[in-house]
Amino acid sequence: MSEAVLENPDSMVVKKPASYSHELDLTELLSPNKHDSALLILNQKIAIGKLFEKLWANYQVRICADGGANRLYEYFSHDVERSKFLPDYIVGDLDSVRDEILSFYLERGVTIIGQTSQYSTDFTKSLRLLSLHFYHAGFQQMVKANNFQENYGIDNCDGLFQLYKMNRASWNTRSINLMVLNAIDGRFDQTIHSITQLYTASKTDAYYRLCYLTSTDLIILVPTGGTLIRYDKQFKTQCIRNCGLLPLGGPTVINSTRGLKWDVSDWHTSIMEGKVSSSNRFVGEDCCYIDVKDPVVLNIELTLPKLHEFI
Ligand SMILES: Nc1ncnc2c1ncn2[C@@H]1O[C@H](COP(=O)(O)OP(=O)(O)OP(=O)(O)O)[C@@H](O)[C@H]1O
Ligand SMILES: Cc1ncc(C[n+]2csc(CCO)c2C)c(N)n1
Repeated sequence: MSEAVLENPDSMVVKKPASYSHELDLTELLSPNKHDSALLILNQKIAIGKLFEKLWANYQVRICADGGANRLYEYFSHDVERSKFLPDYIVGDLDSVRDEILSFYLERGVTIIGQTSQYSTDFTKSLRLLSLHFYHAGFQQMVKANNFQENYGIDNCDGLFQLYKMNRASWNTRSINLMVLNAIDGRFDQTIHSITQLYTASKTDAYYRLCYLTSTDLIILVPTGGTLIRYDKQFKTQCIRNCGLLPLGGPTVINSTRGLKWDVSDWHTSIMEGKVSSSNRFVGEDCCYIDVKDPVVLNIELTLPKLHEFI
């Protein structure tokens, strides 16, 4: 087959393919209704306004990576409000979270786990902790039981990683919707690290349905094979704008897409060659199909003020 681009009308019905390897529902990513889900806050200002409080309510476990706890605290003006939004965990080397903020959350029973290792980021430490929380039988119990022990009996350098490494082979995993705030923008090395996390987690912790929300975009990894992305018709017209299919893991081939304004087939894509599908759009009424040879990053521009009505 030779490579082709097809320009579609602004709206079209996309027939679901007879079979596909993966399925994603955009509204479910944003409102998993607490079931097997987590919200992770990284260390940048929470810049999504009141939507934050709605999101908070939609996730089962909430966790702050180190200085992310400052940002949660600073989002509110009064302790009465802060006390209603207590995270389940704060984790990291704890060099960024302010002492008085740490005390505030400590006094209110938040589990605070120190991990001083300088060989992984607080973002990665958070992912390890969430894996242990969801899959390691006895982890939650151990934290409760060891409440008065130094660091809950967890080695304070890299105990979480050790526990994760030792036990993960035996885990019986199920999918976890994991929404991360503040992974993108700000420091460029951290932003790129967040991109590497999308790729590495898809290999080592494939149970995460990992997505990043910024003040402009929802960002996910489209895995190898065919992926059906579903969404509500109204959600599409009101909230979704541009999108990009970004080969950030290296040159690859987009085998085919259906439901984009510019659908492609057998399309080679490469940053080095300046060939990337940016400023594309979803035109499928309620779904879009993307089949890629290797995982690519998909950003979906969202009109945040409208999101309130759908999640
Ligand atoms: N300026 C920034 N821009 C983007 N992301 C950031 C920025 N600062 C922190 N992060 C994210 O928030 C997480 C927690 O950051 P924090 O500043 O508390 O820790 P740190 O010790 O400085 O960072 P690291 O994770 O590298 O140890 C980081 O792991 C990273 O994912
Ligand atoms: C090759 C290499 N580059 C950078 C770091 C530094 N580093 C990576 S993650 C991290 C944690 C920060 O809290 C730090 C300091 C390293 N260890 N190895």
